[in-house]
Amino acid sequence: MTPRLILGSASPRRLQLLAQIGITPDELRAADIDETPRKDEAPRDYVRRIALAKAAALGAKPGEVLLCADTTVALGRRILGKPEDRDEAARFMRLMSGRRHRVLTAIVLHRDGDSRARLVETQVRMRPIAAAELERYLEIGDWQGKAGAYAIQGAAAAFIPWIQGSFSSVVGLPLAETAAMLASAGIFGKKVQP
Ligand SMILES: Cc1cn([C@H]2C[C@H](O)[C@@H](COP(=O)(O)OP(=O)(O)OP(=O)(O)O)O2)c(=O)[nH]c1=O
Repeated sequence: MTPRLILGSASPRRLQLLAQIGITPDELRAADIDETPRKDEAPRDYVRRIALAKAAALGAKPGEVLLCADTTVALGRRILGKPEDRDEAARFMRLMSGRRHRVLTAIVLHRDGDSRARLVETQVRMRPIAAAELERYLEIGDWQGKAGAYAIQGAAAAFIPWIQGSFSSVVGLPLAETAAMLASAGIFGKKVQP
């Protein structure tokens, strides 16, 4: 029997990304966990720990497969999470302006008390952003609820001439890796009609 797929996320983007590969979760559950980084925690360790914590907080019942993810922006060893307010969003954008950063997404598949995690890293370059452009960008409000204060699928695309890695991972769920993990658990996308 095909297991029930639970998407452990409140992010509308993760649901849309799954739909893009023909997968509709049977149920949505959202984990409310403390996402504060530990002192001196490396970004890769952080994103993996948070995705695992989301899965542990929700848990999966027998016959269920639970998918959780976490996305964060890493500037060197610095973690840029979701900004608290507009001022913090401005600070993050100024830090990334004219530089490369990494976007890390950890995905976790939890089943029968066992968790498997995978980490996907994508490099993103932002061109230098002028002060007036930044003001206009902050007005749009796209920064809210987004790691690093931007959405590559939104207005910030105007600042991003280059990425290396997985676009869907930057948006919140690396689709090739997610599809492979789900397939190993017996969950496949719908057949595309010819
Ligand atoms: C960098 C970047 C992040 N994001 C989003 C993806 C995630 O929703 C969010 C990072 O926060 P997350 O903590 O990964 O996810 P979430 O709180 O939105 O949802 P949940 O924990 O319930 O799964 O930033 C974009 O949409 N586009 C981008 O380009």
